[in-house]
Amino acid sequence: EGPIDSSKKTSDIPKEPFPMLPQFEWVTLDIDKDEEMTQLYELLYDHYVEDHDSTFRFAYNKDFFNWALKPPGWNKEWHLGVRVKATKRLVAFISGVPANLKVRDHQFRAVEINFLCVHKKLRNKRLAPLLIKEITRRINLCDIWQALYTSGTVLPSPITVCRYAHRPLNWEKLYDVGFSALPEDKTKAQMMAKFAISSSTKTRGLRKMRQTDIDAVFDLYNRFQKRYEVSQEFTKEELSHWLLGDAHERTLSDSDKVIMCYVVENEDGRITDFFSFYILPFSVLNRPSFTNLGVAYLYYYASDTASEAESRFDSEATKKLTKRLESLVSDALVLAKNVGVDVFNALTSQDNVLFLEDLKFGPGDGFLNYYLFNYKAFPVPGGFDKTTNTYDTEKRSGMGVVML
Ligand SMILES: Cc1c(C(=O)c2nccn2C)oc2cccc(OCCCNCc3cccnc3)c12
Repeated sequence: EGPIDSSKKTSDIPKEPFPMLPQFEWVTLDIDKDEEMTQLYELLYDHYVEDHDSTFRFAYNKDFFNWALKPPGWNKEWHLGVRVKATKRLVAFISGVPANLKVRDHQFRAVEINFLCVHKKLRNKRLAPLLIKEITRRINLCDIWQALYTSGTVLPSPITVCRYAHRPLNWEKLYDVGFSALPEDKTKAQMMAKFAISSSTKTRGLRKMRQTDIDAVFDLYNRFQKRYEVSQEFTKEELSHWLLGDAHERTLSDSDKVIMCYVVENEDGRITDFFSFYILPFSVLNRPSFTNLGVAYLYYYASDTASEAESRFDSEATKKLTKRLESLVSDALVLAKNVGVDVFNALTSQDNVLFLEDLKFGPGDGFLNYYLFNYKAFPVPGGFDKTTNTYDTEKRSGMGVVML
């Protein structure tokens, strides 16, 4: 395991931008400028990933991009766009944010590549490979040689494959927009009853995370992440950004928040657990009655019930962790529903398969492939067994990184 090509130095990297097709030009977006932020989310709103039958499209907004694209150490050179020379219209984008990755016992600086988008009318003009080459050049100039990215499509050699899982919170709306189907032998009332959610949380000591909790949460996160073969190392400042958002995010009311993080404080005042989820709605296409679908995604969590790596396969510790995660994620469902979320998404990564079934997450038809660029690593379990297509509660997943 290790870097595939470790011979290059920054002095070998061309100083000039990668050649671009004549009618287009490279642009470094400045998302601190309102009009450029607007061009970015309009591009993705109209041209980013849709589900396979084009019922939904990601409805990003400014707050989400300020959170996702401006973590500590962000570099505006890595917010790379393509404009039409004649009209200055933004027609493509790709982004990178800094990440310290740990793959088994190797640690290295990398970037996380996300939000690759090409205008629908410019597909198969080979723009995506040019975007990847140019952002790679800009990142290499900063002496960073590895990258992590995900894709719904299968490309050469993923390090792991995880399966989508969905927990309906508002089954009737999911049925109305065509996301959930009514099984033959069930009535709508029965489905709504099956997915009914209580209005109050049940974990004793549960409360919103505060900035003053960061030291305890940082230690808890670092101990818990040791159990995964692939994990992301954060500084306290980075963890604070990813769990509490930036300064602006903290001023928002719950129903406008992008990221929500809760801790469990026990009677001695110690933080024993935390969990977080981010909110990224879908726009519902061709259904005038509904415009948006509220979607939450399980993000990072940790528990001191099984924080050491060796406890991962200890059945007693796993039983305790399962019980604890069921209680925590069950409360996450309540909190998400209370801020208008219609479906709660999770992957089979982390230790999620311990609770997906009991908390009534149904397996989705999507798969998320994780890829490492310029790093050879042995595959990591993705939390489900491809042959039987069932959750793998024995091996679970070695993937501890959550990509937005
Ligand atoms: C996307 C997504 C969806 C849906 O598409 C969806 N949910 C409700 C309705 N729909 C159509 O469901 C998920 C479940 C777990 C993790 C997920 O995504 C994890 C994060 C993926 N981010 C990168 C990305 C984006 C789009 C396609 N591939 C990868 C998803």
